Amino acid sequence: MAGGQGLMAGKRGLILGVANNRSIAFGIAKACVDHGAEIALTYQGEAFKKRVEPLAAELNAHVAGHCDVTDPESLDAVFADIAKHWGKLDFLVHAIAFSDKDELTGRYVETTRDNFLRTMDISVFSFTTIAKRAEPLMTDGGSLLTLTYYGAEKVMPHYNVMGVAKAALEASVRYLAVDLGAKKIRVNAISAGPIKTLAASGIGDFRYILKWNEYNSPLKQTVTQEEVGDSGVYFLSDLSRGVTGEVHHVDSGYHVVGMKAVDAPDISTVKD
Ligand SMILES: NC(=O)c1ccc[n+]([C@@H]2O[C@H](COP(=O)([O-])OP(=O)(O)OC[C@H]3O[C@@H](n4cnc5c(N)ncnc54)[C@H](O)[C@@H]3O)[C@@H](O)[C@H]2O)c1
Repeated sequence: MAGGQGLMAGKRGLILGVANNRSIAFGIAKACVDHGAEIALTYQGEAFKKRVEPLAAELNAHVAGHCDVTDPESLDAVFADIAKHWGKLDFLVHAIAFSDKDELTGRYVETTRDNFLRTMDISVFSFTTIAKRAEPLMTDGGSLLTLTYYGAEKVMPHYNVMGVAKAALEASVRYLAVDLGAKKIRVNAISAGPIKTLAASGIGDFRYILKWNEYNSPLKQTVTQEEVGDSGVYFLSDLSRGVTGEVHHVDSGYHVVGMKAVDAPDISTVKD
């Protein structure tokens, strides 16, 4: 639908966090392009460059270069590139998180200071510093979207410090929504159900988590990148122009469930 028609026609957006074609960011990027948006992608280092460039070509996307959120100079370079290429920005997607895999098993109480700070820096502070850089380019208002998970609200096995980071990210959404609201820049998050991606491969027992969600969510399915992408279009387009500071669950309804479904197979080993 690119080139004039569609919910996102005329909008230009920077999408951070595409690692490969399974990335949630790629699902959002594809949906935006299908609805007429022009997009720019970044990659984290040479290893991802090889994967991102063909995906960018597939979506007719501009490649805004290397972006490592722990390196402020790389962020400055990306935003300078966007300023030069487009002069303005209508939307931005932040789909970035990291924690040491070894600390996503065992007890949260064992989290090291180093990994706590690194996890918070990459998964939380990055959204704030990116919002600050996007603000001057969003001269006609804009929409910022980040990705979170239910582990921010409830304790999930193997989510540990990442759950604490996502809780801080969700609080950041609310504070940023107030700071940027006067400029008609909206800030929201999608809380996605579990999806098999590169980042998810660092989470222990991920196949079990997927099955549990499939059996126990109201829709009796896990969500796909496409489903998250379509909800992303709502937040990044004018359809949601009255919405900011929101954390919206795209998880087949799993967050409303309090206990295993009566008809769900018992995949635990407990007998009593
Ligand atoms: N997969 C899931 O089950 C799930 C569920 C809910 C939320 N999320 C969130 O969705 C977002 C995207 O993750 P994904 O599952 O698509 O995995 P992914 O591995 O495809 O994407 C993670 C991205 O983070 C980027 N990244 C990590 N450290 C970075 C750094 N220092 N600088 C720049 N980029 C960096 C990686 O390059 C990668 O592109 C994350 O915030 C994740 O927590 C994932």
